Amino acid sequence: MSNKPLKVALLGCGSVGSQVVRLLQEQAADLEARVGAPVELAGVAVRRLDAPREVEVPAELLTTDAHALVTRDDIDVVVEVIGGIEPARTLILAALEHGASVVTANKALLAEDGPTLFEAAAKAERDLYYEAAVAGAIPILRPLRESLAGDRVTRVLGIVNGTTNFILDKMDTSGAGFEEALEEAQELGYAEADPTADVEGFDAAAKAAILASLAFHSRVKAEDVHREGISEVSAADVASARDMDAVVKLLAIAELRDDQVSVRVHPAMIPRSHPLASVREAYNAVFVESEAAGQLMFYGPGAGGSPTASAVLGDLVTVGRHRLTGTTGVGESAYADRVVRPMGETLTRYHVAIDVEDRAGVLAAVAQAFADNDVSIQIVRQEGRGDDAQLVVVSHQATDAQLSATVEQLRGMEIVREVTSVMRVEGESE
Ligand SMILES: NC(=O)C1=CN([C@@H]2O[C@H](COP(=O)(O)OP(=O)(O)OC[C@H]3O[C@@H](n4cnc5c(N)ncnc54)[C@H](OP(=O)(O)O)[C@@H]3O)[C@@H](O)[C@H]2O)C=CC1
Ligand SMILES: N[C@@H](CC=O)C(=O)O
Repeated sequence: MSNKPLKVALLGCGSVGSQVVRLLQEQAADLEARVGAPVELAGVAVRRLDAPREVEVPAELLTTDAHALVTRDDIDVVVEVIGGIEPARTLILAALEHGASVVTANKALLAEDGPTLFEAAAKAERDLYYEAAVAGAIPILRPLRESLAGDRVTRVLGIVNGTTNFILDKMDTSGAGFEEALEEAQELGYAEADPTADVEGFDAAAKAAILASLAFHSRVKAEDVHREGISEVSAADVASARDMDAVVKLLAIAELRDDQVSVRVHPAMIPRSHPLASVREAYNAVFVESEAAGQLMFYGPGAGGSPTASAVLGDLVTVGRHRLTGTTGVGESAYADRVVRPMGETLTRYHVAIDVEDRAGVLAAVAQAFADNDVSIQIVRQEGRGDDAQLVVVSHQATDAQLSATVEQLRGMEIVREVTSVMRVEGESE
């Protein structure tokens, strides 16, 4: 036990930062016992000194000069919860260079420029921890980096964005509109400062890149991830999924096959019987498949100030212990440069809804378009008659290129009035 306090500089006091302050205040005694020294909040950098805060922060701790704070000689650990690329990157690099260890929740920065940060941490012989960057409170990065280090992970599949899961869940269960559900997610502190990051899949793509990097000991960046968001998912898609006893979820999928990595984020229909279908509201869940362990599932609150602060505090305790013993934890492990498989070569399945003319031979013509592209069909059925005639087709597995070529062909057919919905289906067909 040391009497010398562990001095913490906090960058950002918004949804996450305010809850970090609350936990530091409310759990001071427990934290002291776990770290082995008192944990002292030494300064809090914000953009606006007079903004309303969810916690009371002593005025003398607040500053708008984040750089001066992170380069103070007495700071042991910098907790970065500002978000975004700059000034977060410059501040983290300055903190490491100046001798502080760093805890961050900033997935956007890690997925864009992680190697620069890891190299700076290694050079400075300081810790860089980021459990909160993926799936909020769920401990998923440490298990991938440490517990599964002796195994070969082949697949990671999950729901890793709380905001979009909240929106899709509301659309499915209460018939809420997209905008209304998004506003609620923002009020609850789930969404990013710019919610486009959530809705268009950038946030999930950043998390998928981090997961794939750790799972496959590779360097995968956000730009390597095939990304589609949920802005094109309509109430009709959600209803169509419901008709098939399925739900729409934004999935992040990372696979290692033939020593190539493929990483993608897109909405997909999954059967209600699938464990991911019961992941509600802003909860996240991640399945990990590995050669020796088999299937593992991690589940919990994926967004929100308090759950995320829990993960931040966990890292802070670890880093604090290392500071006291003069050690650091595991850094970035040795990595392999692996080829990233293009989305077109990735195997998937499609659910396609097509408004068609209601006449004999239509079904055969549509089936032929699938056959022309060597795509086998699992289900085809007609709904409605006359002007409302619609065919719903669910394919077996084929490459994404074959499936999108099929959709293009359908769009050019005379008997097709409109391809009204195209959605991937997760899981091998029975
Ligand atoms: N919210 C969530 O559920 C989760 C968030 N994260 C990540 O945590 C980080 C923070 O998210 P969140 O708390 O939601 O974000 P908020 O937008 O709620 O808070 C951001 C904070 O950073 C401060 N800030 C912004 N720019 C600067 C700057 N240039 N200098 C100093 N302070 C600045 C803001 O100050 P001011 O208050 O004065 O405007 C604010 O206090 C992000 O990286 C996010 O991706 C990770 C997991 C979950
Ligand atoms: N905006 C993110 C916050 C947590 O990472 C989300 O909704 O998941």
